[in-house]
Amino acid sequence: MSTILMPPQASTRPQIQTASRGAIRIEDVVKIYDPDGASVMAVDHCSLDIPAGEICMIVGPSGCGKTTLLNAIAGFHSISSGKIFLDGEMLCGPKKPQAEPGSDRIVVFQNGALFPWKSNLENVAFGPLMQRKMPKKEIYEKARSMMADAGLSGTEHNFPGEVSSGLRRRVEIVRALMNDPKVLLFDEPYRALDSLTKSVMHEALLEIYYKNKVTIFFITHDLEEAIFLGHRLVIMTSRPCRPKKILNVDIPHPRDYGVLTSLRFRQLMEETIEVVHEEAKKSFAAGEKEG
Ligand SMILES: Nc1ncnc2c1ncn2[C@@H]1O[C@H](COP(=O)(O)OP(=O)(O)OP(=O)(O)O)[C@@H](O)[C@H]1O
Repeated sequence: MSTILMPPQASTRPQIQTASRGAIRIEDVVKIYDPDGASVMAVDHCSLDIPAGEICMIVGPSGCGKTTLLNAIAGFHSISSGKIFLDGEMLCGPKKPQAEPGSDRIVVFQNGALFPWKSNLENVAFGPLMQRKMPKKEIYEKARSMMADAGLSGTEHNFPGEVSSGLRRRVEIVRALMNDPKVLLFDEPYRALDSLTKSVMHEALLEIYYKNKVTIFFITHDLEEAIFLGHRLVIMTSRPCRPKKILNVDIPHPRDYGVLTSLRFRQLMEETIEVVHEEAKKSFAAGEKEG
C-alpha cells in the first residue's frame, strides 16, 4: 500500500519569494460529479496548504481530478464537501459550495485568450479599463511598466498575431498580473509545445514570477517541467485525487536551464518518477482516458 506523506514543516521548505498574500488552504475537499446519477468521485478528502508566493506544481495521472481542484479554487464549479480558503477567508465550504470567481484568482489561458483585434497594450490594459477602478492614464502607465518588466518593450502596439508565441504568452501572463491577483492558476499551459519552446516559456514564466510575488498553482504531466519550475511538487493519486507525495524541490531560485543537468535535479526526478508511474499504471488499469 502506498504511503501518504504529509506536507513538510515550514522550516524544511525551500526559500520562496516573500509574499504576504495568496496562501491557499484546501481542507478535506471532496468533489463528486452527478451525485444522484453516475456519481463520479473526482477529489477524495484532499488537503493541501500552499504558502503565499509558492510555485506549487500539481502532477498526477490523466483524469485523476487535478482540473477539478483548479476549477474549485477558481470558482468555476462547486465542491461536494470540505473547504477552500484564500488568506484565511473561506472561498467555498459548508453553505457556500461554490467560490465566487474573482480577480484575486486568475486562470491564465495560454491559447488564444487574447483579443486578436486589440494591440498587446490594449489587451494588457483591458481588465482594469473595464473595471474603471483606476484613471485611464495610470492604467496605461502600469501596463507599459509591467510589459517592460516582462521583456515586452517595443511590442506594445503590435497585435498578438504579429509577435512570436513566446511573447504572446508573456502578454497573457502580464494581462493576468495587471489585476494584482493573489494566485495564478495554470492548467497544463505548455502541453502541446516542443521541449525547446517549452524551455523558453519556463524561463519567461520564472523571470516574470521573480518580479511579481504571486502564488502559482500549476498543473502538468511533465515531471521535468514540474521540478524545474516548482518550489514543491504535489503528486496526486489516481482518481479520485488527493496528495500521495509532496516533494520539496530544494534547488534554489532563481533557476535557469543549467539546473537540468545537475545531480540534484536527476535525484529529484528519480525520487518522483516511480511514484508517478505507479499512479499512472493504476489509472490506466482503471480505464481512465489518456489526457
Ligand atoms: N462535469 C463533469 N461531469 C462528470 N464527470 C466529470 C466532469 N468533469 C470531469 N469529470 C470526471 O472527473 C474526473 C476528473 O477530471 P479532471 O478533468 O479533474 O481530471 P484531470 O486530472 O485534470 O485530467 P487531465 O490530466 O486528463 O486533464 C474524470 O474522470 C472526468 O471524466
